[in-house]
Amino acid sequence: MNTPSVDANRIHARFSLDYPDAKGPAFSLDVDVTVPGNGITIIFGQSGSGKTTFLRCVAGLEKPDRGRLAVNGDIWQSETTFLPTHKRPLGYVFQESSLFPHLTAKGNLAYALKRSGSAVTSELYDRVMGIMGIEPVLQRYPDRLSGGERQRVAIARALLIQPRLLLMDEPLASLDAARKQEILPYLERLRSTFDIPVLYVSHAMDEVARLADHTVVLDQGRVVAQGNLTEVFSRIDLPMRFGDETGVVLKGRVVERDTRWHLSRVAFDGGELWVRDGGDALDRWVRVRVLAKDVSLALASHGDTSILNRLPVEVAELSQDQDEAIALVRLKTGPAYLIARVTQRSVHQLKLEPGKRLWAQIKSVAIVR
Ligand SMILES: Nc1ncnc2c1ncn2[C@@H]1O[C@H](COP(=O)(O)OP(=O)(O)OP(=O)(O)O)[C@@H](O)[C@H]1O
Repeated sequence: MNTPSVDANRIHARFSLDYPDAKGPAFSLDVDVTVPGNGITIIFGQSGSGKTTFLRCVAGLEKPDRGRLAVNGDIWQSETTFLPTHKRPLGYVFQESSLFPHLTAKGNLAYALKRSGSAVTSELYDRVMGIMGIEPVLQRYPDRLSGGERQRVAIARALLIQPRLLLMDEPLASLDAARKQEILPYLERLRSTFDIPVLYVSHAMDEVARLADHTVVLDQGRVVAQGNLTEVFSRIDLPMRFGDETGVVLKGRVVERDTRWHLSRVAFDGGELWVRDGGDALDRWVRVRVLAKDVSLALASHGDTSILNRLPVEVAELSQDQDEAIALVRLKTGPAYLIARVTQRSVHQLKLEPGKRLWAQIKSVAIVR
């Protein structure tokens, strides 16, 4: 095994672990991951792909047969070292909040602080309470909190112990869509306020589109893709299929607001798109999601349609969708990519092949919220 570099600004994790007695076929995890030591890295994959097992290895809750883990310059595991979980400076947030029912929210926070032995300044305490917005509910017991409030208390508890790494295992999975929308802005604030890297397990595309800075995709215990969000989700060769959710996420800036038609113009590396104005200020960075089912292809640019967004593109790659009548087409626009989902008949009629230049017509684009 090569020695991984111990980079002060990166997380390197390499684990091999076998579960010969897994339910169903034996499961093995064999991963080698290098991700930035800041921002939110989403660990994405289908059920059973090994996401939780990977987090448990990072936390030291599993002892892989072979493993190495370096977090921003500190070795947590190597051939000769294995820091036990309680010695790893990490916070862990689970799908269910795991608060003690007999303690108030405040009591839960105090208990965690006492156990971790970490001294917290009143400034940090107030900052965490403010960012997570939980001051009004501190005196309540967990059964008097909404699911979203419970998770915000659990996240605050993880932050107060001043971890060097935050692990979140589907923290929103037990919430309904409305509660989920309510809590997402808190997670964005966490990212912009605290300089703590987060490894965040999810299989929900909306969460990924909104939160990911970096993405690791697992399939059957192996890493099948890793990289920035835009890059990974523009790939059409991943083993999993996303159906109607197939599509790219582009990061761009609001460069114009047209108040008459309630539209905003967003410039990204590969061009510009008009989107419905959502009140975002000029110059603001936004994420825009373009689904493959909303992209159609034409040989010429037709001005006489209701479609606002047309971009000159070049076919980069083609692949079959799950449905044999349908193809996925990866399209290059400047340094960025789009995906179109078209019929095999259109592939034939338009003579689509790598290198072919044509126009992408985008029926619908939405800023990720
Ligand atoms: N302690 C264990 N002993 C045996 N097998 C296990 C154990 N923990 C997990 N497994 C098996 O390992 C595989 C990966 O499980 P894991 O929970 O890591 O997947 P996941 O991607 O997090 O799935 P989900 O999205 O459903 O939570 C599964 O086949 C599971 O049954």
